[in-house]
Amino acid sequence: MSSSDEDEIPDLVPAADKVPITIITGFLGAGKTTLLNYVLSEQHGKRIAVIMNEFGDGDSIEKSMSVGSGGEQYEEWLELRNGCLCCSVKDNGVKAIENLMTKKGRFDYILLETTGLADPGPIASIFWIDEELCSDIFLDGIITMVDAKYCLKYLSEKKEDGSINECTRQIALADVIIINKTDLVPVEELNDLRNNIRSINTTAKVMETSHAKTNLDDILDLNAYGDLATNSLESTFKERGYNINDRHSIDKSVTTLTLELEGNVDKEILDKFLQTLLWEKSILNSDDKPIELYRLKGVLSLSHTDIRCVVQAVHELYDSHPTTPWKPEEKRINILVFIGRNLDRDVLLKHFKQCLMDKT
Ligand SMILES: Nc1nc2c(ncn2[C@@H]2O[C@H](COP(=O)(O)OP(=O)(O)OP(=O)(O)O)[C@@H](O)[C@H]2O)c(=O)[nH]1
Ligand SMILES: [Zn+2]
Repeated sequence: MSSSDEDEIPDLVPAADKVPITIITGFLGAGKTTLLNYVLSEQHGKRIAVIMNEFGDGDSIEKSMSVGSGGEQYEEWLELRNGCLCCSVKDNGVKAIENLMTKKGRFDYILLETTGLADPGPIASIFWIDEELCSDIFLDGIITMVDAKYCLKYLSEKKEDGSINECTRQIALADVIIINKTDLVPVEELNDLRNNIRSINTTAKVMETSHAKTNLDDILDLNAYGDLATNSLESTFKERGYNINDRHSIDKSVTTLTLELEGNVDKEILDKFLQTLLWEKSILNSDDKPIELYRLKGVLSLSHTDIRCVVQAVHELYDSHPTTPWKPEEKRINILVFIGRNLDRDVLLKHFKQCLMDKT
């Protein structure tokens, strides 16, 4: 990537003084607020600022913020300027974070609850493009909570315009998926739901809870977009295997596809490939439908360097950065994981192969 390109895309690698933020998304009533209250009441030694979304979408001009520290809590209201351009462009939650940052030093972690109907993609994307915001905070991960009782129903809902329903999108984007309200469903239903979720997103960590009681180590400090992502990505792939095509799914159209190639990748050709895929959206599958991507993750061996490169994309935004060195005896395996719709293995593999330096 040229240096001018690098100027345009803010770095996602967290610096020591940045505050991590975790986005909590999930369908209406799934248990997001219950999770936040649970986190606030737990002893975790962190001062966590929690931005709740109690009043639904859009027009609320205040957000409640609670900071929990060692079991103690205090709450305040963050005033959101109403009607200004940035509010209509940005999510209110992001505005709340900006206001929150004026109180920097009083907390060391932020949890943001999004509205149940929101597509978390645009909100997550803000942390990639808003340089001012990025200098203070970094996106640690996206948690999606699902309601064990109603999720299958939400997943199967068809949108009139043929687009993917919100529940599926939220699952596609997640780094962690919490299946909540397990107390309300029999074990067979839970198994069915788990399989469906897995068929959409193979790479996310899936947990099951009742009343959102979870181990905080599983949801905070994931660094899902940063340096550590390399190890967790690779071990995730190894643990879960690649072949998900045989699994049953309600909405077959959104799936995870993993490609693996040995060799060294030419970064310029790869950038072009990803731009065509993510920005121009002009790569078609064998049915002539455009391949739609919600999420991309990858570990790459680039030519001319012995340092691994991690690629991440949320919707149209993508970023790559060097991580850890390849060991001399290690096979240089490039992995790309696509989560989206109309994915076509042969087409994507053909493009991916063209990125290899030493094609045979
Ligand atoms: N039975 C049962 N009820 C739960 C569980 N978790 C949460 N609830 C209840 O479900 C309801 C909705 O929970 P919330 O935490 O408000 O859900 P939310 O996702 O924040 O809801 P919205 O903000 O409206 O989208 C509340 O009445 C909770 O007490 C659970 O594991 N089991
Ligand atoms: Zn809520």
